[in-house]
Amino acid sequence: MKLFTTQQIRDWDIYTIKNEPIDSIDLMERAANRLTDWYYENCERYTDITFFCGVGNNGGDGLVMARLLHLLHFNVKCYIVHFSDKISEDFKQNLSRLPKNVPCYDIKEDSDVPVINDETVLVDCIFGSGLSRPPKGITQKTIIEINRSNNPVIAIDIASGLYADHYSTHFQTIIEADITLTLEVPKLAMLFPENDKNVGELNIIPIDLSKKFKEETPSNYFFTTHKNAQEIYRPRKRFDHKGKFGNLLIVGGSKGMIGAVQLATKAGLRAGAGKTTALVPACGYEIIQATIPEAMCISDPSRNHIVASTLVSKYSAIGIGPGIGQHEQTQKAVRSIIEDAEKPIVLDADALNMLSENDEWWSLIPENSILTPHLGEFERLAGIQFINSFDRLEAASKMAKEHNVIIVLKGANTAICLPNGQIHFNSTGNAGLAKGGSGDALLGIISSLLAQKYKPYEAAILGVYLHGKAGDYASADKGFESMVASDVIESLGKAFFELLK
Ligand SMILES: NC(=O)C1=CN([C@@H]2O[C@H](COP(=O)(O)OP(=O)(O)OC[C@H]3O[C@@H](n4cnc5c(N)ncnc54)[C@H](O)[C@@H]3O)[C@@H](O)[C@H]2O)[C@H](O)CC1
Ligand SMILES: [K+]
Repeated sequence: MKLFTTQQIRDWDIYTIKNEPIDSIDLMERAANRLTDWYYENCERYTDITFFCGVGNNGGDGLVMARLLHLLHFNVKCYIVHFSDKISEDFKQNLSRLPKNVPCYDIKEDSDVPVINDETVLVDCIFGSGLSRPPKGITQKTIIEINRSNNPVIAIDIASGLYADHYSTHFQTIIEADITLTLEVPKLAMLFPENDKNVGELNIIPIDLSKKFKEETPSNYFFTTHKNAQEIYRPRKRFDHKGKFGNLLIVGGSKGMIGAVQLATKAGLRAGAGKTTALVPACGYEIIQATIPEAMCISDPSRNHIVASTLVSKYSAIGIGPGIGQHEQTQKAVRSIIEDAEKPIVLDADALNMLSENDEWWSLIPENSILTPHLGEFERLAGIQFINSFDRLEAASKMAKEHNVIIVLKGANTAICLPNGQIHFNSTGNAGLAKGGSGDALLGIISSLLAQKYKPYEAAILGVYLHGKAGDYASADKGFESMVASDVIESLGKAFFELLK
């Protein structure tokens, strides 16, 4: 799914009105109908609803919803936050359409801001994508009061006060929503961890804006949906044989960290590689052989850490880094594997930390290789600590372009930065994945897909999607706290299976 800036969304709106064609007031009616349907399907038992409407089109959406929910016999009331004398035409019309028996109060001065102490759902439609500066005066006061109350808050399109396309610093004056119902596509800011408390649970409400505009308007931002993952996925055919699914090598492990390479190897197998081999220090040899009978194992001459490289040309993909440590001799071995590799490889964990300390390695990395740093590893690679996610993402994208590699910036909504400037945000996964071993599983999955001849960008996007999806299955089964990386790997089958649906 392509993501757009607020300016592009405004243009999309105008284009749809002109070309569908549809009147702007009818488009608002359609949007509010979809929002109302969502509320009815998901929150039917919450019968008391208070709308806080601004005087722009976001407020207009709220007035239509209030009317529709009133007709469905919900107990609705509205507050109008008069933040400006410039009132949108569609807002005015919908205010006049609001049934007279819906209580409606004006907020024009500080003393009009209500103290919220009744049990009611609060619907935030003060500002939408039209926000141009931090809220002040009565708007600020209303937002602070909504946040102070412990009532459930649903934000329409975007939490009021949150900038959609750039970093917001006025933290006190942004709605903290429990649920965001965003129209048509997520907005960039919703995908960043610092805005989590403002966004809450994100739901996308399609309102059928022009398909043609979407296809023809360029954007570098994407959100990987189930359908996108299905488009990449290639189901196996009946007569396929193991030779077709590649020969994967996982390089990792050191004394005390054999578990990491074990997880990556298991994940590589579960993600479908035809043959999977682990290269581990001698102390890991028996562990791998005894616990993963399906995998082959090469023992390094050294007992506790890897010191020797191997003949890399016979493997269709190599994943390097899980539990590998940073021993000087290991660094030499890793360098020589990277240097010998002729196809894209996957680098994680200490392999990335070694790269941070050896700038000259960049020129050795095969183009389109995949680097999977978490935020700390990325900051070490970039040599900078970032204050906000926008700057961090921009730096990751720049790094991907500059070095012709794919950077998988791990976190909630993992961002996959491609050398062509595209950034793909993942849509699956949960906080249960924030745990040791999770990254090892991801390295195994991505390398495995690469071994199966998925293109590097496909392996990264699909791998991250499947990892998250498997994590969702694991959490449903074991819970966020209790799920471990082995559960994620066990659940991979279900994640693949779902792609067939
Ligand atoms: N294309 C769609 O997705 C559709 C969106 N709809 C809804 O419309 C809003 C966007 O409406 P818009 O009128 O452009 O913006 P707002 O409602 O956010 O109002 C902004 C209004 O306020 C002024 N302003 C901005 N910041 C401040 C401030 N801090 N203080 C005071 N005033 C401010 C600004 O100049 C504007 O005049 C979108 O989010 C959807 O909810 C349609 O209904 C359906 C199609
Ligand atoms: K809003």
